[in-house]
Amino acid sequence: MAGKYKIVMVRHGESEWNQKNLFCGWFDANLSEKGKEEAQAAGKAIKEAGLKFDVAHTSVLTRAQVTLNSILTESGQTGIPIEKTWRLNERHYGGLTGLNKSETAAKYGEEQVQIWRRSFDTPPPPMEPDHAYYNTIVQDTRYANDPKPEEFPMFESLKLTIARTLPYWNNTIIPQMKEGKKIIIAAHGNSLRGIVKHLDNLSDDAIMALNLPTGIPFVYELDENFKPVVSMQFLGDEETVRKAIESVAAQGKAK
Ligand SMILES: O=C(O)[C@@H](COP(=O)(O)O)OP(=O)(O)O
Repeated sequence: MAGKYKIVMVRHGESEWNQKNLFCGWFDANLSEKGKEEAQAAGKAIKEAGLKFDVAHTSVLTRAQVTLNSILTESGQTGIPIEKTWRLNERHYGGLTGLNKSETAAKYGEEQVQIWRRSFDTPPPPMEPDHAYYNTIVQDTRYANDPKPEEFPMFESLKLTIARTLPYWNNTIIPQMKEGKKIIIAAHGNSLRGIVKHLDNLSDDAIMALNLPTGIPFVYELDENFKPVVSMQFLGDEETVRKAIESVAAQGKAK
């Protein structure tokens, strides 16, 4: 059964910090060369699937925006409006930002890193003012007006990430879909995991097992109540998607 609404989502292509296996969060890493290629391939896949959009949504972080631009260029639809919001940002990785995931696993144990990366409501330690990237993030002019100082996170669990992403889904994305607009969202591993948890009504335990690959778009078809009729249909062959997911999961191994 085809859904009434169709929406495409994509995690950005591999970033330079994904490549170095560093916790990134709100640090504004660029795409790696591989990430740029993934973004182009994502655009080609969207073109081949014949997917057209009226509006695009992305975070205020470069890696998501560059991925989106590349997708729109490759699929010949650069003219559409692009709406940017901090609410689609990656989760804020707090004091872990900039640390190597494998080294952190060697130091604190793989189990602790898995909890920090994937648990629903255990947050990472906060980013303190003496953290190497505190000023870079807090004083970044892209946050001059939004989020409000009282909303500005110093760390986020998935639960906290969902609490600021879901209002954007409900108040901006859904009304646009109701108007008949076809939408693509280019965002991040964890902001998208939050949306997926909500759409598929995944339990707090089930969401722990979900890892999103970089640069492979996926489609949801939704019924009139915005419940999935088709869930997370990747535009890529099964084997490639499986390997990409496994490699994200393995980033927290001590080596
Ligand atoms: O912040 C980061 O390090 C990654 C996700 O990391 P994990 O939760 O998978 O460790 O975010 P993204 O590359 O999607 O922006």
